[in-house]
Amino acid sequence: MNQTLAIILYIVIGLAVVGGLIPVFLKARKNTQNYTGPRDANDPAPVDSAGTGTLLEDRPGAQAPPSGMETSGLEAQGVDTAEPAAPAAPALEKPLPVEGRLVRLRARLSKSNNALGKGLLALLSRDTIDESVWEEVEETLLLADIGTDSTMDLVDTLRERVKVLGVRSPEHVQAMLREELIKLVDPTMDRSLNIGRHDGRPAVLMVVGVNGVGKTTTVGKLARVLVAEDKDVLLGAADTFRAAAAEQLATWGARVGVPTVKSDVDGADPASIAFEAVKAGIEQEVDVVMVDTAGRLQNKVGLMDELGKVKRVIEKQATVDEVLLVLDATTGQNGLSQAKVFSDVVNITGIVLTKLDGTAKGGIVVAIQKTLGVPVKLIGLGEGADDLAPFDAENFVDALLS
Ligand SMILES: Nc1nc2c(ncn2[C@@H]2O[C@H](COP(=O)(O)OP(=O)(O)OP(=O)(O)O)[C@@H](O)[C@H]2O)c(=O)[nH]1
Repeated sequence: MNQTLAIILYIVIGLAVVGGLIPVFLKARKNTQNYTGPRDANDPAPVDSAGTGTLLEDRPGAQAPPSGMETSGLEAQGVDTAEPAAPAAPALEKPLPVEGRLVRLRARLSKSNNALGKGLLALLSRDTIDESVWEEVEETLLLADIGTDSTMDLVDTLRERVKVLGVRSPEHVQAMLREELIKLVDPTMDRSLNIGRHDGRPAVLMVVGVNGVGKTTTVGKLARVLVAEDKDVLLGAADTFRAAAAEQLATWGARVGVPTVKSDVDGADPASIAFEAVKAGIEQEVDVVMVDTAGRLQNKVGLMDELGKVKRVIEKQATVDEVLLVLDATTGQNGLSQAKVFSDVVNITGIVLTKLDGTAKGGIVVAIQKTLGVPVKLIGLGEGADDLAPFDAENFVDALLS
């Protein structure tokens, strides 16, 4: 009898355990099967039906909150909802003048690209330049990521000029190298940023690129560049992928008195935020609206489509005047394949080459421009707030050779 009871008890417990596991199993299957969005299954999903959450505008200045506290928000329409009792704003920073920045940052460029500039100079100043020296010249250029074609062309030209030059003084070699490198970097390209208001609307600038290349940092630094040039700027935090990106951007803006339109939820619809930012920029009659976008790998089709959508949605209200592709100089030639895919989706108007302070691959400037036909317009030379400089061919080469 007791034995029968025990068997019945085991069966009941067994059924209860199996019954409890079935819903868990079904739920797990549902999560993996029902994923249809453009994002990865483990990427944050949009939160509400509009996918936007509450749009806020961080408006620094008199109402700026103390750091670490929730910011007082404006509705995206520009209505100031700040508490009257908000503490006094921290003093705004004064960005360094843009003029002469590359010259100021020359030491960093020169140090990291020592082999390219001074290495070449040393090689070409040797008493005799035999085949092995030319091989070293070639190797130096290839290591600096100038690219195979440009390296071959440059070596041929230098060989010819060294032959004609006869006796070589260091000054002659330096002048020759400077001239040829400047030609390669191409001083004729238009590197100006289209950041003037037109047709009664602000200029709109989008910043795109893969993860971690320095997009948000670049938007923050560029806001400072524009503030230093007395422009009225508004930022749009359309990077809703990385949890801290919007806050990071708003902090950059707040330091120089620039407002940021952002959402209070992660995974909000980036196109909606970009749209609201441009709308606020038009209403507030600013000069430039800068839209930061989320990092995306160039081989993720859904995410690349999303980027195209962000641009199209902005274009319902204004033209996109600049699309800056941010590339990390330390990734070398890999940046080139990224650039090609991005330029298929959005029309790239300029390159920002970041982290040039930490790489000997300054030659990538040449390779990018040659491959894409798009000028490098800005370079990042450090993590400091003012370590972004407008690119200038002559100053760049001078920094390499100094
Ligand atoms: N040394 C150096 N570091 C830089 C430069 N530009 C950006 N960084 C650093 O690169 C890191 C990534 O920068 P972010 O601006 O967060 O990159 P992101 O592209 O917005 O990143 P995702 O939003 O994740 O795609 C930060 O630690 C920056 O300080 C530069 O010119 N030089």
